[in-house]
Parts: sequence; structure tokens; C-alpha cells
Amino acid sequence: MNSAPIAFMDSGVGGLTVLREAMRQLPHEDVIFLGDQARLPYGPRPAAQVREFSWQMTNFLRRFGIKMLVIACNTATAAALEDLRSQLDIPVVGVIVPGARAAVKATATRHIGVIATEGTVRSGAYEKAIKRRTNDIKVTSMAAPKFVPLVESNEYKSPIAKKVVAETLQPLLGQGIDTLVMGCTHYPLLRPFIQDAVGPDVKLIDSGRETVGEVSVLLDYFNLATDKQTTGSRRFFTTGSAEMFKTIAGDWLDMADINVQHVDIEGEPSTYQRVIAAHDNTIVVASTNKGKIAEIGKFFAARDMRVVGLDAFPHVEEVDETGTTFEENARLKADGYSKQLHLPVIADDSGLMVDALDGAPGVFSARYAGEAHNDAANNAKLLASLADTPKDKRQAQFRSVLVLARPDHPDEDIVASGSVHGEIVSIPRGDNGFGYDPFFFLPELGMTMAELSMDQKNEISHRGAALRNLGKILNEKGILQK
Ligand SMILES: O=c1nc[nH]c2c1ncn2[C@H]1C[C@H](O)[C@@H](COP(=O)(O)OP(=O)(O)OP(=O)(O)O)O1
Ligand SMILES: [Mg+2]
Repeated sequence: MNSAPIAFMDSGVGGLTVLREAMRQLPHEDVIFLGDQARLPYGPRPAAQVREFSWQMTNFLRRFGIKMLVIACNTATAAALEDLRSQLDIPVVGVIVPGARAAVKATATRHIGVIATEGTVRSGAYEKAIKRRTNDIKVTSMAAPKFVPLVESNEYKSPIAKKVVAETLQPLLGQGIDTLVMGCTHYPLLRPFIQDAVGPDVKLIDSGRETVGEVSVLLDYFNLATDKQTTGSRRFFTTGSAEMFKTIAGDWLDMADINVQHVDIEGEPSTYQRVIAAHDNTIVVASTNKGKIAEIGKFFAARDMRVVGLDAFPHVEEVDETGTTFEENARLKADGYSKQLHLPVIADDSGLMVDALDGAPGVFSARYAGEAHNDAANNAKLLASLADTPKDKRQAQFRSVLVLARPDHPDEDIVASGSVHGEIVSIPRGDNGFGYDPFFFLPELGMTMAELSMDQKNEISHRGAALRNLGKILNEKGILQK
């Protein structure tokens, strides 16, 4: 039993013909679809490049903790299936073998036609898959490069499409072909015109539809099927226009409200790479500060969450902290990273506010001495600024504002804050913690923050308080149980 999503990828919207069948046959499964429309069509591209694009799509999709990958594209199957399968530890399903198998089963005249993109035809993948089964079948393959653009431009129901299809398929007529493989997942959208062109006696094989049968068998074989009884979630990503995608997907899948997001995958690795796969319980701590990641991470780990830092995502674009308040900066970080990663993100913006310095360094705490993240320089500047301030006038506080951003509730950030009061001392004490901790003295404890263990710090610190407040809100909202 496994409730992780199944991923489908294609050069564009063609893979939706596979997805539609999957939604029909496996309605309870969560699915994620990615169409690489920005780089379409794949058909004319060299196989090596299609393989690189396929890895980029795959690496993007693996972040979602997928349990199976379906290459819902014949060109990408021909170019990349073997490579993906040999390196991934989840089942990878391509569309060619299921299509070939169905065609072998269907033909009586032992003459099968295959229409596909140039890349698929050039690869000879269908011939190989058919001949591997039986040698006494004749295969006639033909590239139909005009079909994909017709579908992607949403022209697939137009009279022009009908004409183009009829003209393209003309050479296949009168050869004794009784079975025609639609060897590109875009083609089933043109099915009525294709059937018209070849006549009612030719059996059309929808390679994508056949593939879903295979997916279904593998789910059972590896015991990966979900045990949920409710309709699964459907998420769509395109590297092209989300609006254009929505129009075709809405029509083809007969779904009124589709969750489509534009994504950029050109920064994804184009070969196998270790990827931190996110599961339902993954949370990203949007910080590069190890101390913070540890403190926030501990809180969520104790609540059975899987915590990852930003270092798990080397391609993420850094979010600038341009706000004027802690809350503003925390929101910028949480929203900015959650949008890019499509994962729940917790961000902290925090700092030291010294009474005698009118609240400075405040939001500028990390770059107080200019260059960001130089604790020693920041502390030196702090001491210099307080050189003339007597001991009893050195009250200060740490403040932390936490923001949780969730991709499924993009307009509902959850905000919690906390603070702790103390005094700034001139001689540092303690090796724990980070930042200003060795100079932040807690009179009630007679220790600086850097003399506390992480657990002790979390009990009294601004961040600890903010986390407890956040925990309360998450409990009340039913987001966290503990
Ligand atoms: O518990 C703390 N103990 C000592 N110092 C602290 C603490 N909490 C915040 N601070 C200081 C360190 C940093 O100079 C600044 C936070 O700046 P802030 O932008 O929120 O964090 P950051 O740049 O270190 O990491 P990031 O933005 O990637 O989360 O305040
Ligand atoms: Mg920062």
C-alpha cells in the first residue's frame, strides 16, 4: 500500500490522453503531470537531447516523492526509457511496449502500421518491440510531424486538421494494414480524423491507453496501489503557458477547475542526481543558517515531519530579504521558496533589538556589519556601538517571526512570533548557538544564550516561543496533530 503520487511526463499535452485513461482506471491514485511545452516538439530533436530533457522532467517530478514514473511520450520513451529505468529505484513505464503488444494481439493480416514522430520512427522502437515478440509481422512506420503542432495549437478539431490527417495518411492505404498504432500520445486527440482517413476496418491502437493497463498491473505487482477510497488529487505543471494548457486539459479531461502551474525546469540536472524526495510530511526550512535549521528542524522532527533545509535544492533561486519588518521578510522567504519548490516552507526572520540603539540592528541583524552572515564582524560592531553604554542600560531582545507557506493554500500564510529579553555583555561566553548568542545574557539564568544546550535554548528563546505559538495555531487548524 502506498499513497504517493504517480507521475506522468510528456513534451506537451499529448500525455493527457494517457492521464485521462489513468484517471478512469485508477481514480483513487494521486497524479502529477508535467508537460514540457516550452521545448516542444520533441519529435525532430536528437535522441541525446530528448534524454537530457527527460532527466530534467524526471528530476523535477522526483521531488514529489513519486512511487512510479510514466513516460507518457513515445519520443521520450524511445530515447530515455532504458536510461531512466536503469538508474531509478521506482518502476518506470514507457508507452511503446504496451502499444506494440496490443498491436500484435490485434492484427489478423500480420501487417501493422505505425504513425509516430520522426524521433520515434528513427529509433525503430516499435519495430523492435513487435519483432521481439514475433518475426512474422510486417511493420510499416511513418512519421507524421504535422500532427503534434495541430494538437498543441488547439486546432485538433478543425477542418484543417481533418485535411492534414487525410493527406498524411494517404500513403498507408491499400497496403493490407489492419492495425494502426498511434505511436505518439498526442494522436488520440485526432482519433476521429485518423479513423476517417484509414477507414472503419483498421483497428487503431492507443499506445497511451494500453500503458495504463501496464501501470495498473505494476501497482498490484509491487503492492504500490493506494488504499484511499476518495478521488485522488491531480496536479498539473507546464513549462509553457498555464492558460493554454488549461484550455486543452479542461476540454480533454472534462475537468472544470484544474490546478495548473507554470514551472521552469531548465535549471534541473540533465542526468541522474540524488534528489531529496518529498513526501506528504515533508517541510522545507527556508534558511541557510545551520543553527536555525537545527532549532526549527527539531520542532518539526518531533512531530513526525520530514525536515529538509534549502541545501537540498541547489537550483533554487535565492529570495532577497527586501522587507522592512521581520514579518515581511519571513513572508518573502516562505512564499518565494514555496512557489519555487511546490512544498510547504517554514521561514524565520529574526534579529536582535537593543533598546539603547533604538531597536537596532533589528531587521539588519544579519548584515549589521555590512557583509551578510559574518557573526564576528556583527558582534564587533555591536560592542563598538555599545562602548559608551553602561551595564545597566544594555537591555535587548531577540525577536523571531515564523511564516509557514503551503502550496495548496497560497493565500493563507500562517504567522507566529516570539521574543526573549536579556542584556548585552561585553565578554562572550559559551560555544553553543549562533549569531549574537555568546553576548546575549539571561539574568534569570545567569548564562548567555550560547551556554545553553539546544533544548534549553528552545525552551526560553524567541524562536522557541514562536514555534510553540505556531504549534498552537497548527493544532487549532488541524494541520498538525501533536
Ligand atoms: O537565536 C539567535 N541567536 C543568535 N543570533 C540570532 C538568533 N536569531 C537571530 N539571530 C541573528 C543572527 C542573524 O544575524 C540575524 C538573523 O537574520 P535572518 O535573515 O533572519 O537569518 P539568516 O540570514 O542568518 O538566515 P536565513 O535568512 O537564511 O534564514 O539575527
Ligand atoms: Mg537572512
